[in-house]
Amino acid sequence: MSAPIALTLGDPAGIGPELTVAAWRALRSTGPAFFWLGDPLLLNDAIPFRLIEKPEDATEIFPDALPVIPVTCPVTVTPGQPTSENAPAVIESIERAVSYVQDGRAGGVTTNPIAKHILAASGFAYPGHTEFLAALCHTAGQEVMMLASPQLKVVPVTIHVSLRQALENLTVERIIAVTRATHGALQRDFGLSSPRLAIAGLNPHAGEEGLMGTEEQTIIGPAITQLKKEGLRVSGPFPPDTMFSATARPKYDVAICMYHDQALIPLKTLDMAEGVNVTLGLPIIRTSPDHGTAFDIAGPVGSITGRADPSSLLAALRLADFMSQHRRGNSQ
Ligand SMILES: NC(=O)C1=CN([C@@H]2O[C@H](COP(=O)(O)OP(=O)(O)OC[C@H]3O[C@@H](n4cnc5c(N)ncnc54)[C@H](O)[C@@H]3O)[C@@H](O)[C@H]2O)C=CC1
Ligand SMILES: NCC(=O)COP(=O)(O)O
Repeated sequence: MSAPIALTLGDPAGIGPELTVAAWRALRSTGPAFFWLGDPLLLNDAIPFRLIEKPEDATEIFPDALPVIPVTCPVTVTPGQPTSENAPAVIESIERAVSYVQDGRAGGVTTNPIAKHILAASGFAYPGHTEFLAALCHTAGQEVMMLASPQLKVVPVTIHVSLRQALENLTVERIIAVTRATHGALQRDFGLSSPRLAIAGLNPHAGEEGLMGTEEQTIIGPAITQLKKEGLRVSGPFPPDTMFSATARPKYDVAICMYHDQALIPLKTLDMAEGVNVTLGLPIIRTSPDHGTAFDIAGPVGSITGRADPSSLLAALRLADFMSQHRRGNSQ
């Protein structure tokens, strides 16, 4: 039997609590089992939940009740109105989830969405889960963000920085490191023995032979040359406006993109409901829905409005379980 997935609180004023309940309802008879590190005051009597002290108790309880390891919010939660006063609970939930996976008591972490600026206002030093998780795992700098859906996988080489900063951070070394990490993760966790990696250009028409920018010649091209020498199946740089078309996508397994929105816009446009955010380059498994806190549709505490679509969270929980079983299978 696989270890349960640890699902974090996320921003308590967002749709995370409602999605958690919806996910439990959808998965209670099929699995994968998960437990929620959250505040029971965000649930109500209509939702069968059971407080547990340890992750080991989650799997047996799961068909009958949502297993909850309590993490208490310091102040009353008002849906749609996030406050950094609840940041300590949001952070504690993530930290404890990671420690359970590190101890082997949970198979992976799935995170509910957080609002970066709300955490930042509390003094939180990380721009997102991705960087925080890498720090917790002592692998800072090796983290890679991948968004995966049935139609497309994308990896941004630069993540949570301004577009200006992204351009400054774009180096041959960084493209090589991110592509190598992606290649390794697709082999290890996704069962692709020889993944095909398509590298995006940066500029219009991938620079048009230097007429519209030279990064393809000075940065991206040399990275591709080196990766090819190492035996990776890389191709590119491709013009970013056409590489995500229906005819182009079947030609590769993952698109390595130069900045956040170059990667995430096609993914979310094609498949927001099924997209999953996966952090590669960590010793633990972490997945997350591709969407954010959706404060605009968060319903009253304990309510199930049905406005929040749980599909992406379900896909994230299932993928975490798949990866966990795949890793276990590979290590046996
Ligand atoms: N993994 C994470 O923790 C992520 C967190 N965020 C955070 O979320 C906050 C809000 O970001 P936004 O750009 O507004 O993106 P968002 O994804 O929260 O919302 C964008 C739009 O999509 C809708 N939406 C999102 N998820 C939905 C769902 N499951 N069902 C139905 N409708 C849904 C929202 O109602 C909104 O209209 C930001 O502070 C950001 O930092 C954003 C992305 C990922
Ligand atoms: N746009 C994706 C995103 O912001 C997710 O970030 P993270 O919290 O998973 O690092």
